[in-house]
Parts: sequence; structure tokens; C-alpha cells
Amino acid sequence: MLTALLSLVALCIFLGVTYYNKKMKPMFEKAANLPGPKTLPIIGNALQFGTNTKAFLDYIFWLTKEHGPIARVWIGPVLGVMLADAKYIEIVLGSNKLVDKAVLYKFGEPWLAQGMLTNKGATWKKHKKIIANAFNVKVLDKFISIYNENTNTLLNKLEAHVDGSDFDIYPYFNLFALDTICESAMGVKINTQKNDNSEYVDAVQLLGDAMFIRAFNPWLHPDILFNLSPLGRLQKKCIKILQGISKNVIKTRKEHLIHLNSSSCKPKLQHHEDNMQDIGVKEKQAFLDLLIQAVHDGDYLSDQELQEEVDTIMLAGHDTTTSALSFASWLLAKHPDIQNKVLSELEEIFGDSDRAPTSRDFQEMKYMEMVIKETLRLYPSVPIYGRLLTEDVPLGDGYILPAGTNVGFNPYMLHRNPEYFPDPEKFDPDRFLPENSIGRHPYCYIPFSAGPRVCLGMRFAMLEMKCVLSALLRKYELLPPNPNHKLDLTVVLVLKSLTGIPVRLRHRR
Ligand code: HEM
Repeated sequence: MLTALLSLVALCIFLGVTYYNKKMKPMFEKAANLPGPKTLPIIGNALQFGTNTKAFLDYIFWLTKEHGPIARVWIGPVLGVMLADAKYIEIVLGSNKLVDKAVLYKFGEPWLAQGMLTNKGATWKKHKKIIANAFNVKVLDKFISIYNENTNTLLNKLEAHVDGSDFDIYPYFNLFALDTICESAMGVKINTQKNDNSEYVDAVQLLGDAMFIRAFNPWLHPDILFNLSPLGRLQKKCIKILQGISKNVIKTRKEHLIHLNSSSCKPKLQHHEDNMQDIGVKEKQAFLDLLIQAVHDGDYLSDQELQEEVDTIMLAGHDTTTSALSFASWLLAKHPDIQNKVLSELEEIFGDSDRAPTSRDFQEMKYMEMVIKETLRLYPSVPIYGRLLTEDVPLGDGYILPAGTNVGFNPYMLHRNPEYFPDPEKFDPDRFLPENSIGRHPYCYIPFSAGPRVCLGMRFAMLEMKCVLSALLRKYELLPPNPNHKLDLTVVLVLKSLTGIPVRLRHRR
């Protein structure tokens, strides 16, 4: 018995040493010269991250401020490196090979499974092609009526605050964005703006929060412990609600399309653009309809894949725009001169008319676009995202990132580097005038990421944001909040403020 026990201990030690020598030792050696904070034995820098999202964000900012554009941390045996220099970022983000997501993304998998955001390899590539097709300009124009309709509902809700005191605009944009993405992604109206108590909204919100809470509480990392915890049980309940809805919608939309197809005696589901006319779909198209009909190398997306992609679009497509819209309104409220310039542009486009905007109008909103870009420079909706390196990556300057490193990108700090953006704290949309952008490094501005895993919803988001901001400014003047108010930034999937994002409103005429 004793011999067996001793043999087992010896085997464990042997396996541990082999693992260390083969995997960990080369990693330690290659990472030895990377700048970073002092580490403790075994746990490394794990205790420095804090246990909440605000502390995490502050720590990430501090890492770059203190240790510069390459900042190394160890979380136990996991190596993390924050990059905040465009030339280093390009090497990783620009690579067609380094496309795997960092380990933290696995906490999104219970909901998103193998959807675009979390997926990798051949299926990611195949899905990206299919989905990118669904996001082309012609298709996006078809969503304008959805934006306009939901914008009108938003403006009606905001009436309650006209001539009132400061109010937090974030929750209003959040419901607007959720209604818009739900209708665009699935073709379903959930009317959260009109119905404040929505099980659906609560579930989306709770899931976003749960992913982050889990990520920053290491005892919740093992699936077995998480699933038994109250948070794990809550997450399961929320996923059931959301997937129940998307499953149902997929079934109904598919049946509907098949019915339309067979009634025109063409039992085929073809590539969407040609097919939209064929199958006589005159009603509003949703991304889902396009994905159902999309063919790639003779292959359709299965029901499971459709659901994962729709769920991903739902997640990626509402909090991000909410954050950007809220910070844009706050910045415009605090900078009346810039707000007036946007208004002049809108007056040139619309004159005295109160007609709804068209696709052409959005193309003419050049200054508005620069305002949105400058907002995302100062307050990038996704202030941190990451990749897992599958091979050693030489950065130059004597630095190597070993295979297995989790690389983090920190647009918030990158965008505040005076080398790329002089006087970086100043809100100055003119930075994005074509003549002022000449010579700027293509990877120094990355609110939508860059390279092969660039955001798929970038154009969708830009149109949606132009729609709602232009309507808001045509109707209301945004007034600055109490000067004593201070933002208290945190990240829960996206950049938010714990003290809210307040503005005041007054009618224009
Ligand atoms: C202001 C709005 C938005 C911002 C700032 C933004 C930003 C980003 C960023 C930084 C990423 C890369 C994340 C990573 O590498 O982990 C990303 C990916 C993605 N975004 Fe967006 N996004 C926005 C809106 C949207 C919208 C409206 C949609 C859908 C309608 C969308 C769909 C996606 C998808 C599917 C991906 C995954 C792409 C891939 O991994 O290949 N995004 N977005």
C-alpha cells in the first residue's frame, strides 16, 4: 500500500517536473525580460487585480501608465501581456494566424457557445464570411426604418426629462439599442422601451454581468463550482430564457421562409441578395433571414450555429452602441461649440424639415461621424480585449511573446498616447479630418479592433448611432450636467460609469 502511494507521489512529481520543464520553463525564460510589476511565488500578480471590475480596469490602466507599452503580469501559471504601442499591436492584431481569443472569453461560451466572438479556426472563418455578407451596405440600408422607429420611441420617452434636472441617459440608450438589435437580428419586436419590466432585458443584463463577475473571482472558474454557485444557477436560468426565445424565432422564421419558397415552387434557399426577390419577402428582413439563406461552399448554417450567431449579434450589438451613444451625448452636452457644429451640419442636410433621415443623409453626416469617432477614441466601448497566442511572437526590440501568452489590447490608454493624438484629453473631432489623419499609424486607433477579427457590426453601429444622435440633436439641446459630477469608469463587458452618464435636455424649438 505504502509502495503504491509512494509510486503515485513520485509519478505526480515526475509529471509536474516534466510539465514545468517542457511548458512553463521556456515560457518563463522567454518572458523574463518583459517589463512588468514584481511577482509573488506561485500566484504571480493575481492578488493585484482586485475582485471587482472597477479595480480590474484601474489596474489595467495603471499597468500601461507604470510599465509602458509592454506590460507583463502572471496570474498563477497564466502569462498576460498588455500592449499599448501601435507597432506591437499590429504584429498581433494584423496577423491572419493569431486569431484565437484570450482565455477569459471562455466565460462567454455557456451562452454564445461557438458564435463569432468566441469561436476560432475553420468554422470561425466560414461564419465570418457568411456574416460579413449579411452586413453589406445594401443590406444595412434596409435596417434604417428599424432605427428610425425605435428612435421615435426613445425621443418620446425622453420627453419626461425636458427642462428637468440631470438624468442618466445610459438606461434609455440601452433599451433603445436592445430593441433595435433584437428587431434587426431576429425580426422580433421586444418593445423593451415601452415595457420597462422585461424578463428579456433583465436576462441579457444579468448574463453580461455574470460573465465578468465570474472572470474576476477565481473560485468561480472551475465549471463544477460555478454551476453549483447562486451565480451559476442564475446564469443558467438567464441562458434558458434567451435561448428559448432565439430557438423559437429561428424555428418560426425558417418555416416561414420554407413556406414562401415552396409556394413559389422553388425548393431552394439560396444566397440572400438574389433570393430576397425570388422568395417574395417584402416584409422587414432580419439578419437571421439572411443567415438562414446563406450558403457557403454548398453548406448551410445548422440551427445550432444560427442560434449561436444570433445570440452573439445580440450581445455584441447592444451594449457597445449604448456605451458609445451615452458618452457621445455627455461629451456634446459639455462642449456646446461642437454640438453647434453638428447642428449646423444637420440644418444643412434637413433645412426646416422634420422628415426622417435616409441612407444618403447619413452619408452626408461627415462631422457627426468625426464626433462619434472622437467619442470612441476617448471612451472606447470595449476598453479591453485579447488574444491567445498559439506560437512565439517576436515583437522586435529584443522582446518575444511566448506561445500561450494572453495578449490584452487597451484602446483607452493607446488612444491617449500623445504621440498619436496630441493633447489627448481634448475632445476634438477635427482630429479625424482626412488631412489631419495623414500618416497616423493604422493600429493606433482600434475601438472596433482591427485585422482579421475586426468588428463585423462597425457599419451597422455607425448608421444606428448617426440615426439616433441626429434625431436627438434636431429635437433637443443637450445641456451640461452638474459640474461637480465625475465619471467613475468601470467595465462590465463595455465601458460604463458607476456614477451614471448624466445630461440635461431642453427643446430646440
Ligand atoms: C460602438 C459600437 C461597437 C464597438 C465599439 C464594437 C467593438 C468591437 C470590438 C473591439 C470587437 C473585437 C472584440 C474582440 O476582439 O474580442 C468587436 C467584435 C465584434 N463585433 Fe463589434 N462593436 C460595436 C458594435 C457592434 C454591433 C452593432 C454588432 C452587430 C450588429 C457587432 C458585432 C461584432 C461581432 C460579430 C464581433 C466578432 C468579430 C470576430 O471575432 O471576428 N459589433 N466589436
